[in-house]
Amino acid sequence: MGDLLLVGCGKMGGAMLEGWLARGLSAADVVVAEPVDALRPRTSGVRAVASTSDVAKTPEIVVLAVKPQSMDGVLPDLKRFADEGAVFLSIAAGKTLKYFASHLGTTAKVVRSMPNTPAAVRQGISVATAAGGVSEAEKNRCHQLLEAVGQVVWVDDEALMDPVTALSGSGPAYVFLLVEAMAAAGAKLGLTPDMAMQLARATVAGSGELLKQSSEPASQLRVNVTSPGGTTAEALKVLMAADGIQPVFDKALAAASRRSKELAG
Ligand SMILES: NC(=O)C1=CN([C@@H]2O[C@H](COP(=O)(O)OP(=O)(O)OC[C@H]3O[C@@H](n4cnc5c(N)ncnc54)[C@H](OP(=O)(O)O)[C@@H]3O)[C@@H](O)[C@H]2O)C=CC1
Ligand SMILES: O=C(O)[C@@H]1CCC=N1
Repeated sequence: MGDLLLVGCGKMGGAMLEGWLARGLSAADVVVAEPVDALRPRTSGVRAVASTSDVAKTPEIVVLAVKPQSMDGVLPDLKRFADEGAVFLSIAAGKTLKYFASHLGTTAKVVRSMPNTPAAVRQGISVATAAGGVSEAEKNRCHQLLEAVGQVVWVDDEALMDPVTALSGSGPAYVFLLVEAMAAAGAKLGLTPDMAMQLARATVAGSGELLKQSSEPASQLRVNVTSPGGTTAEALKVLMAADGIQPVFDKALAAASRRSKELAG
């Protein structure tokens, strides 16, 4: 895949690094720049430095995995790599191709993507969009990096990255909250908290695997659980009411998408 500089090895950058190494990317081809000592990889054979200023050689690909709020501080030192033709793969929420052009130069080769944390177990999904000057071969290299940790979808319309971020980027958090809420509700009905959490966790994980393996749509998998006149139907009357979960999700995703737009500047 060529040599790579990973800037930021936190939750998402670290998850992707694990996936790349598991997929066979040679540790010798990766440099990680990460200021937090505890997050710098130690055992994988990857070279790790505290700051990008410690990196002299221009990498083929620079993966930008710092918080959007840190990006302004990171890019000035990386412009020298853009000037030398490196391809930048950003995973930052909100940060637009226009933003990168203004910091790295209008000829900088930038791919903007949005992965998610199931990348840590190579079950992620990423959406990506490329700036005009990125060649098919360069897009392909970015595709390989994203595909190493899950599915990849390309879009031409960059505006879609805000709703994408709200849905799949942030989405794992909604699912984990669902587990917490189901467990809390089970505990209120008399289960011990441990048992309620065990049941909620296994139910969501098993449902996810069923969704993955089945060719049936989610709506049919739901119907398959819902015996006529039974228990599920009673719960779904509540969840699918006009004031059930749909308006809550509508509001939640709109808020996340709005925040993604705000992070652009
Ligand atoms: N977490 C998620 O589910 C997802 C996150 N993303 C995106 O990924 C990016 C990273 O998010 P996440 O992993 O959660 O954040 P983290 O804070 O866990 O990781 C970012 C890391 O980058 C470090 N950092 C800050 N400045 C620099 C620098 N100059 N050079 C190198 N490293 C630096 C941070 O250190 P310090 O803490 O000291 O600032 C931190 O350890 C964000 O832009 C986010 O939008 C995208 C999809 C999903
Ligand atoms: O919460 C965030 O801003 C990042 C982007 C998507 C998931 N986590």
